[in-house]
Amino acid sequence: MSLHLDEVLLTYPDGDRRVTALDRVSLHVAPGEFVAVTGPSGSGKSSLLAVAGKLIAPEAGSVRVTGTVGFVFQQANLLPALTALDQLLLVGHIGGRQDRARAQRLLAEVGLTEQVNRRPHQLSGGQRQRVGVARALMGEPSVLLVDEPTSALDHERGRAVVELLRRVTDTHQVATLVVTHDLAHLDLVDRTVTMLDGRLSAAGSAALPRH
Ligand SMILES: Nc1ncnc2c1ncn2[C@@H]1O[C@H](COP(=O)(O)OP(=O)(O)OP(=O)(O)O)[C@@H](O)[C@H]1O
Repeated sequence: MSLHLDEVLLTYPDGDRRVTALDRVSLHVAPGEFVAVTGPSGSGKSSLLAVAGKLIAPEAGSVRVTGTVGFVFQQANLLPALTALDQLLLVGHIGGRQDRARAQRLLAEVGLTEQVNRRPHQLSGGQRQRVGVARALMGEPSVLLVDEPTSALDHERGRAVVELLRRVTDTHQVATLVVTHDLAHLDLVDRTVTMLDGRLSAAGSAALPRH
C-alpha cells in the first residue's frame, strides 16, 4: 500500500463547539490503484485530501505514505509568467539538463510536446490541467492527490483528463486519489468511495446509479 489512512479523526473549531470533518476514516490505496472520492459539499472530501497529503495532521488515527506525494489542483494553479516547461522545472528546483529532459519527457507523455514553451494563457483549460499532472509527476510521487480535475472542463475534455490520470496511474504505478463531483467518468476508476458527514462508505461503483 502506498497510502494508508487508519481511523483518522479531524475536527475544526466552530464557535464554542467543533465540527467533525473526518470521523474515523480509513482508506488504503495501493500502487497503480485509482480511487475516486465523491460526496456532497461539506462532507469532508477536501479535508480527506489535506490529511492524506499531510497538509493537516489528524487529531487521532494515522496517515502513512510510502514515498512522496504529488498534488493536482482544481484549476491547475500554474504561475502565469512561466512556460509549461518552466512550471515543471520549478518543481525540479534546479533546471539542470537531466531535469529538463525529464520535464520534456513528462510533457510529451501528457500530450503537450508542441506546447512546452507556452504560458498558461496560451493553453486551453484541459492543457493546463495536463501541465498540472506532468508537474505533479516531476517529484516521482508514489501517491497522487487530485482535487476536482474536471470542474472547469466540458464533458469531453474532462473525460480526457480522467483518462490521462488513469494512464499515469498505470504507467507510474502511483496510488491515485481523486476528489470529484463528476460521476460521468467513474467507469475509469478502480473504486469509488463516498463521503457523507465526515464518514467514508466504501460503495463500489456498482452502487452508483446505472446509466
Ligand atoms: N478551516 C475550517 N474551519 C472550520 N470548519 C471547516 C474548515 N474547513 C472545513 N470545515 C468544515 O468541515 C466540513 C468538511 O469540509 P470539507 O471542505 O472537507 O468538505 P468538502 O466535501 O470538500 O466540501 P466541498 O465539496 O464543498 O469542497 C464542513 O462542514 C466544513 O464546513
